[in-house]
Amino acid sequence: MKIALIGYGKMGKEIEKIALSRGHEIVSIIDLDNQEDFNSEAFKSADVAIEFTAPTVAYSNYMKAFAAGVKVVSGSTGWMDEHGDEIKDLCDKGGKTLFWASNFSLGVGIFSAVNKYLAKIMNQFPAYDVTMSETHHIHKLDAPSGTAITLAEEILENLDRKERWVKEEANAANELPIHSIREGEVPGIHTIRYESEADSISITHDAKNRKGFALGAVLAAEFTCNKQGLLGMNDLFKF
Ligand SMILES: NC(=O)C1=CN([C@@H]2O[C@H](COP(=O)(O)OP(=O)(O)OC[C@H]3O[C@@H](n4cnc5c(N)ncnc54)[C@H](OP(=O)(O)O)[C@@H]3O)[C@@H](O)[C@H]2O)C=CC1
Ligand SMILES: O=C(O)C1=N[C@H](C(=O)O)C[C@H](O)C1
Repeated sequence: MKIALIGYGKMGKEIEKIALSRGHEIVSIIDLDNQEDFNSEAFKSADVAIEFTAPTVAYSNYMKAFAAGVKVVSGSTGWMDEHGDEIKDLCDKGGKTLFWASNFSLGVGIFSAVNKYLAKIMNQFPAYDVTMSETHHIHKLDAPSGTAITLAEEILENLDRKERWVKEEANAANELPIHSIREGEVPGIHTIRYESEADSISITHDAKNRKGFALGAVLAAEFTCNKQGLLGMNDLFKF
């Protein structure tokens, strides 16, 4: 498969290694300083572009790739609030293709299935209150992390007594607080904690490095090259 990379930072470089090891060809690498390459024949020849950049530029990168007729797999976080509806429309009605996931690792896929199950069980146990924390490296631009928001949305869908997530401190019983910590070079830790007066139950996903994210993104690209529409991890893995 011919792959273009948009964003050649920590994730772009990790994805390049995994894509090459799986026999793919990298036909174009677009970073901040060669934006004109979106118009190149090399970029247009890609079966899929894999985009990992930043919250403020992800959406415009999708538009440039779509204009070049290239499908996109993206893990960039922090853009959904502003452009989520528009992207959904473009994919559902406009024939464009975006595979997006807040977290591409298989481990987080498994963690998310456990999260939903645990939230459902907790409907029977009102003595437990739930909180979430996420820890990432100091370079991260968005908070809470995209993964934390996805996990929180899963809790809201499955635990009847919670209605919205909030940053840091809950002010009402129906709020789920997400605490964000930025330290060192941590690749990503997410913890969900249920606490009663008697005890606590915690589940944690702790990424040891970025390999899991990168492998998931390449698997998603392999999946996406002959698909159309707005795709996500639920399309790739059935848990
Ligand atoms: N879904 C998932 O599984 C994961 C998602 N992420 C998300 O992916 C994103 C990138 O993460 P990461 O690789 O660690 O970040 P980095 O900062 O290491 O890399 C981002 C790269 O994008 C470049 N860039 C900035 N603007 C543009 C642009 N307009 N066009 C093309 N390239 C651009 C940056 O260039 P320069 O350095 O010159 O600014 C940099 O090389 C973040 O939003 C992060 O949250 C990260 C890991 C996993
Ligand atoms: O910025 C990161 O590094 C990460 N971002 C994603 C997120 O916001 O959830 C995924 C992973 O946790 C690493």
